[in-house]
Amino acid sequence: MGMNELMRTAAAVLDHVYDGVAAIDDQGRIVYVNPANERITGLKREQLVGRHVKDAIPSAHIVDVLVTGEPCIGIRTQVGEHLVVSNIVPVREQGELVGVVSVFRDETDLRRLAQQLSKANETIEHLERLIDAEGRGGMIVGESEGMQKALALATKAARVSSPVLIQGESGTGKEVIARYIHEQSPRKGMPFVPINCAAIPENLLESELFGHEEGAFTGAKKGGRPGVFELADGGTLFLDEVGDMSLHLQVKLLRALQFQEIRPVGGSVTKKVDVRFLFATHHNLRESVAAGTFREDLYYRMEVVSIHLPPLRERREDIPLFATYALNKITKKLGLPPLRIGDSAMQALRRYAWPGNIRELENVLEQAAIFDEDGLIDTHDLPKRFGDQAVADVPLAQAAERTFPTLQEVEEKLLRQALRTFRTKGEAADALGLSRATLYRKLEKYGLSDNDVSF
Ligand SMILES: Nc1ncnc2c1ncn2[C@@H]1O[C@H](COP(=O)(O)OP(=O)(O)OP(=O)(O)O)[C@@H](O)[C@H]1O
Repeated sequence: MGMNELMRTAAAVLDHVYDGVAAIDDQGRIVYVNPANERITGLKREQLVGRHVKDAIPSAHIVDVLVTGEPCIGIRTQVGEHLVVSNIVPVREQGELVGVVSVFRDETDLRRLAQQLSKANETIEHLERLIDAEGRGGMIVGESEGMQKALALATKAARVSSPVLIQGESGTGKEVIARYIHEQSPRKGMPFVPINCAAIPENLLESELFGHEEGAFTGAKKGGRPGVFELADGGTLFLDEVGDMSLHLQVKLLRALQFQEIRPVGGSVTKKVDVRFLFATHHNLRESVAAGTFREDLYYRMEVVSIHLPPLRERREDIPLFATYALNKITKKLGLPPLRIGDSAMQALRRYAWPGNIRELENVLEQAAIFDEDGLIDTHDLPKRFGDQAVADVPLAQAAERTFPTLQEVEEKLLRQALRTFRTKGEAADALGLSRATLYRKLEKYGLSDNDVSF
């Protein structure tokens, strides 16, 4: 049976195959193309059948196979707009080459999907990095009395949905506590929406908070836009630097707090929302009330639960813990090998006044980690201000006292805190930058069981 007869028999089947099929005889003449061929190449069957393949299809591969008798598999060619992948095989009858069959597939859609997938993956990675940077699931480190008090209050506040006012200097961990409350609350899994009221100009803040209707003001988004109250619906709204809010907005906020309803800018109807309010400020709001810059009625509604975060200089005993925890986070983030803080450097860190609080501590450690060369952070790896002058503000007796915990004590404390903060050991291991196996090993080493760490 020659190629023509062969193809006649197969054609009934091949006409229904989704991939393109073309066959040529031993002279290079096209004897068959299926309908899928036309879909992919745009060339009609009548234009092709009977013509020499060289005149009809510019691809050289079919001719190569005819000449060499060797198959060509997985050949990629661009046909117009289509990316085509072909398998071209010789056809033999009793050892004689009688023709060539090419089966090819349009991978344009596949390629588009692959591109979409890789873009989606990039977006996911980007968001994951953002979430990480925002400290999702970050643990609360600190065993000082002030910190333990704050943590105990936060844990209690998480069980109810009353408003909480968190006060403390910049960089003392107000946002970390707010996230902790949300994560421990029944609203976990719903949105946690933070908004910094001091970072947004007054005229935009109103629409950021309450949203706006279409045409509410020049430049307002078509179709309107929801505000953070709506975005946080069912979850938690964290209003940071609420002490900087204008009196005009304080009135609107009070209404939202009292009635759980908002009115978008330019809108005439009110909308119901279900949000849990967390507030933070570095101002002393009592003083702001006395000065007339903050509404008294709003203040009392906000501070149903009041949490005060002491500055780092008032909880120096937390510094070794914070520093060890932060350094671990930093080396992990930068992809550096583990680093240790030497005794003298730890002493210098403990004595320093920390005007920028934990954020400053993190920056100092990040710089030191980048410049360190021997795996041990020493005083000379710290910025100049950690030299002798920084010690001056601490009474001599206190400076001379060597009350540092050993590295092992610090490690044990961090383990206890991680287990207290997280529901599962997996999460605790992640937060500490340890593998699960290492975490288990360390728990065993310190003889820690779940009973040791529960409140
Ligand atoms: N108790 C804590 N345990 C672990 N890390 C903490 C703790 N408190 C603060 N941090 C870290 O310190 C940094 C500053 O914390 P955060 O942003 O919560 O401070 P803040 O008081 O909200 O600051 P600001 O008022 O400037 O917004 C963050 O990187 C956070 O991860």
